[in-house]
Amino acid sequence: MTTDSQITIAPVRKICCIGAGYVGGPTMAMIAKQCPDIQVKVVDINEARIAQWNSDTLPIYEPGLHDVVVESRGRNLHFTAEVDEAIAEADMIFISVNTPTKDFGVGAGRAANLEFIEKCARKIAEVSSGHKIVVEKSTLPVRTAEAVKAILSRASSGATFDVLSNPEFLAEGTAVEDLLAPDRVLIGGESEQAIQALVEIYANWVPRERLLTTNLWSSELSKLTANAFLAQRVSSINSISALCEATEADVDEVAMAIGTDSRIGPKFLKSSVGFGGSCFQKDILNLVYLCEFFGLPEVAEYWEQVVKMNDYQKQRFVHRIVRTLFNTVSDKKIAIWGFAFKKDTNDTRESAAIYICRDLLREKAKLCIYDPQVNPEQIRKDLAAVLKNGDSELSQASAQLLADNVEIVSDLKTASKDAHAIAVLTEWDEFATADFASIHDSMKKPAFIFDGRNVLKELPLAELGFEYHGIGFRR
Ligand SMILES: NC(=O)c1ccc[n+]([C@@H]2O[C@H](COP(=O)([O-])OP(=O)(O)OC[C@H]3O[C@@H](n4cnc5c(N)ncnc54)[C@H](O)[C@@H]3O)[C@@H](O)[C@H]2O)c1
Ligand SMILES: O=c1ccn([C@@H]2O[C@H](COP(=O)(O)OP(=O)(O)O[C@H]3O[C@H](CO)[C@@H](O)[C@H](O)[C@H]3O)[C@@H](O)[C@H]2O)c(=O)[nH]1
Repeated sequence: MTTDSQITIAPVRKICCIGAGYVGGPTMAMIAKQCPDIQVKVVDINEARIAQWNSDTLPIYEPGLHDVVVESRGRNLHFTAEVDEAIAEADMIFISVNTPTKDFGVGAGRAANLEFIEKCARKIAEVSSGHKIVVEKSTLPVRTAEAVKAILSRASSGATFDVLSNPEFLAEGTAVEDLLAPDRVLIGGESEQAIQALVEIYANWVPRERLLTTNLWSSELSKLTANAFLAQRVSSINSISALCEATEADVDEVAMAIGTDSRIGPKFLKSSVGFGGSCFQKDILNLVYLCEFFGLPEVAEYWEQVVKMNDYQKQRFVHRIVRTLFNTVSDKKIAIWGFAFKKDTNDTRESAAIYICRDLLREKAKLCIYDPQVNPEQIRKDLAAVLKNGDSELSQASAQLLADNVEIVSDLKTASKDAHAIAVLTEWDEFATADFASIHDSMKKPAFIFDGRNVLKELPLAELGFEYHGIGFRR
C-alpha cells in the first residue's frame, strides 16, 4: 500500500468499473455524463449483459436511465467484456460486483459471499502496473478492505494501490434522481490524496458539503448500518400494522402522526406486504453474521428480528387471504398484480411477491400474474427457485404445480377475469387507474381485493361491490 509521501496522484483520466449491474451501469453512466473529460469503461464477464448495455434495450428498467446512458455512450462511456485491458489502462478501478448471501459452507444463509470481490482483487493485482486507486463500490462487510489490500499488496508486477470505500446509496426505481442529487456521497480511505482524487470526481456535480470522508472501516460499516436502519423502520411500522388490524387503528394515520415528529420523520414508514430487494435482507443478515463473528450475540439477535418481522408480515398477508376466502384457496384463481419488489423497477430479487406466490401455490391456488416490467421468464425462474427450497432440482410435483397453476399475462384485465381475488403486491401507478367496474363484472363473486400496498385504499371499491382488505386497518 502507499502513503501520501510515496506517490503523487495525478487527476483521474480513465476509470474502469468491474460489474455492469444495477449499480455499476447507472453510477458509471452518471460519472460519464458529469465528467466528459474522464473515459469510463464498464466491464463484465457476462457478455450478454454487456451487449444489452450497448443496445437500445438496457438490461435494467430505471426511469431516466436510457437518456443518461445514450448521452455519453460511445463518447466517454463504454461497455465492454475486455476486462483485463480496461483494468490495465485505468487510473481508478471501481469494484461493483454482486455480494450475495452465502448459500454454502461456513456462514451459509447469513455471511456475504465475497468470492466475486476476491476474484476482482486478484485480477487487478495480475494485470496492473504503476499506481491505481481501487474503490469498493459493492456493499461489503466491515474490514473487507483488509483482504483486498492484502491481495493487492502482493501484485507480482510491483504495481501499487490505494483502496477506498465508496458505498452506493441509490435506491432502485429512483437511481437516476438519487445519483444526480445524493443526500451524501461517502468516501472512506487511508490516503488523503486518494480520497481527494475521488472527491474531485464527485465535486463535478455534488455540493462539497455532501461529500463525506471517513476512515475505511466507518465507511464500510455505514452502508450496512444505513440499510439496517431503513429496513428496521419498515419492519417497525409493519409490526404496528398487525396491532392496527386488531384494534381498529389505521396504520397510515399512525405513520402520519408519528412522522410529523421531526425526530422521527415521515420517510420509510409505509406499511406494506414486506420489504424486498436485493439489499435489505442480505445486508442485515450480513450484519447479524458480523455481530456473531465479533462475539456480540445480543446485537445479532436485535437486528435479526427485523428480518423475522418481515417474514411474519408476508405470512400474515397469505393467512389473511386464505382465512377471508372461507379458509380455502385451493383451485381458486387469484390475480397477482405486480411482481417486482417495488414500483419502477424490473428487479424481482427477494420480492415479497415470490414468497406470497409460493405460499399461495402451496395452498393450491391458481395464480394469474401481471407485472408491467418484469419479464415472464424471470417470474417462472423465481418461482421455480423458491419451490426448490434449497434442493438442486425442482421436484416433479413442484414442476407440475408451476405448469398447472401459474399463468403470466400482459394486462390487468386478463389477470383478473374469473378471479376470486386480486392481490396487489407492487405499488405500480397504473393499478390505481384500472377500470374497476369492468374488472368487478368479470370476477367471481364475492370479489375480493387484498391490497398489500394500500394503493387502492382511497378508491370507492366497496361501492362497486368489492370486498376490500388493506394492510393495517379494517373497514
Ligand atoms: N441493486 C442496488 O440497488 C444496490 C444499491 C446499492 C448497493 N448495491 C450493492 O452493489 C453491489 C452490486 O449490486 P448489483 O445490484 O449491481 O449487482 P448485479 O448482480 O446487478 O451486478 C453485478 C455484476 O457483476 C458481474 N461480475 C461478477 N463477478 C465479476 C468479475 N469477476 N468480473 C467482472 N464482472 C463480474 C456480474 O456478472 C454482474 O453483472 C452489491 O454489493 C450490492 O449489495 C446494490
Ligand atoms: O416505507 C417503505 C419503504 C420501502 N418499503 C419497501 O422496502 C423495499 C426496499 O425499498 P427501497 O429502499 O426504496 O429500495 P432499494 O432499491 O432496495 O434501496 C435500498 O437498498 C439499496 C441497496 O443497498 C440502498 O442503496 C438504498 O439506499 C436503500 O433504500 C421495497 O420492497 C419497498 O417496497 C416499504 O415497504 N415501505
